[in-house]
Amino acid sequence: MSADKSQLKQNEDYLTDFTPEDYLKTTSSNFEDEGGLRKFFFACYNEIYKSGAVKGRRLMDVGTGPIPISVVTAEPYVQEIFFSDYAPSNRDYLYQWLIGSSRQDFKALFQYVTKLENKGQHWEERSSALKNKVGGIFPVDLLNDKVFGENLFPHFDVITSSLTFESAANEVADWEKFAKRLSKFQKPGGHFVINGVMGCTFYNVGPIKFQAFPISKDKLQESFTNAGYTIQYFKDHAGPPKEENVISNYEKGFVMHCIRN
Ligand SMILES: C[S@@+](CC[C@H](N)C(=O)[O-])C[C@H]1O[C@@H](n2cnc3c(N)ncnc32)[C@H](O)[C@@H]1O
Repeated sequence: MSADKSQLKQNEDYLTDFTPEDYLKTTSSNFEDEGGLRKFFFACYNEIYKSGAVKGRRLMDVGTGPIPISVVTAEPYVQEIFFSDYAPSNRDYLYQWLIGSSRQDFKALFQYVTKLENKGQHWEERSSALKNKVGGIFPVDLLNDKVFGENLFPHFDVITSSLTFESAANEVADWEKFAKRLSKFQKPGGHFVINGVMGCTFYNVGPIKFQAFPISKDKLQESFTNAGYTIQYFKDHAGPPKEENVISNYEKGFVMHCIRN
């Protein structure tokens, strides 16, 4: 499946056209869906965090979107968690969850993770544990040299990011730029856990197509190495045949853990 590039939404369009409800419907409502992409991400998160390889005091998730999907597995291994997103609609959606306004409880997400971990934890216990660690929800723009604007933070021991670099990037050089910009918020030894898709040019949010920038495995790894990170873990996962995937045209999913030099 391909898409006319001129019709794709991108960059500033996230400020107005990204509808959290549509994204959650088409992308994150079924964790067994998307050609097993989310299932693959969760299996890798589980492997990485359970091994004890990633822990620290403060975690920043970059491009959280409307759902804290990339930090539920990480939560027990850190003490404080910050969310960030470019789209105001997503920040508000996360906030409504955080304050318990009953628009959304992400029950399916917490149930999925606790079942995978198989420790008998109740989903509500896990949800409360995460909420208690959230230190704030901040704007972020990876395309801006000052990614967090005028906000200043102590160093982050862990940075996570899920499906966001490819959404924000306009060219291959952006990946290294984004990694370098974020590296300024970490000390040597800081962890970066990123997951996303390779070879993807678009994804659907309800009826709207958003641009994705396609990256290869070599370029992805080179970007982080050039930005001053050493790769500790890398796994990829082939997507379904493109004609069968109605959500996007990704070739492979990946999960990578790097350490700042
Ligand atoms: C595909 S969604 C991923 C959301 C979530 N992390 C997940 O795994 O489902 C892409 C996210 O990238 C964010 N984004 C788009 N442009 C960005 C930019 N310039 N800087 C930071 N984030 C951006 C969007 O607002 C959106 O939440």
